Amino acid sequence: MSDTRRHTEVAVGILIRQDGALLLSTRPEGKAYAGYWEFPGGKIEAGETVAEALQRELVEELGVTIGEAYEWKVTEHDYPHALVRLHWCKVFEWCGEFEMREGQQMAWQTFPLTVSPVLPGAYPVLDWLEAEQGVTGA
Ligand SMILES: Nc1nc2c([nH]c(=O)n2[C@H]2C[C@H](O)[C@@H](COP(=O)(O)OP(=O)(O)OP(=O)(O)O)O2)c(=O)[nH]1
Repeated sequence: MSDTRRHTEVAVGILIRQDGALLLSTRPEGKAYAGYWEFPGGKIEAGETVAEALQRELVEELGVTIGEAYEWKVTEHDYPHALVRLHWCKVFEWCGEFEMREGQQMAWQTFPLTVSPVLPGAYPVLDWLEAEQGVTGA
């Protein structure tokens, strides 16, 4: 076989505020692509559903408890460090105060984004979100 790498399954949250702004945060020091902007989330652990993993990650990273996670898209990206399968969920409700528990920065963003660089694995989803906003006028 030419590529025996397994996919790393990742749950990613698109937190959408009432005004349509999306939450992005930076990747902490010590991780691949440290300092790049991304949607919050992380690897799904054995036995977890996508929603469970996302709920756990957002408490760990941001200190917020999310309501329902609506699974929206699945994408893949082949990085030098990992072949990832990204399970993208839209989230409209959460509670708690945002606390950057891993020393990240956060920003609520609308299009065009004012932060960069963004993780390449998020590009397709940003394009879809931007197209949707164009349609809804959000
Ligand atoms: N959270 C997140 N990960 C993304 C996005 N786009 C993208 O390609 N990824 C990739 C980068 C990483 O290879 C992978 C997420 O893994 P991670 O290392 O951040 O996950 P984790 O927080 O569970 O990390 P760890 O410390 O437990 O190893 O998904 C995105 O927008 N958000």
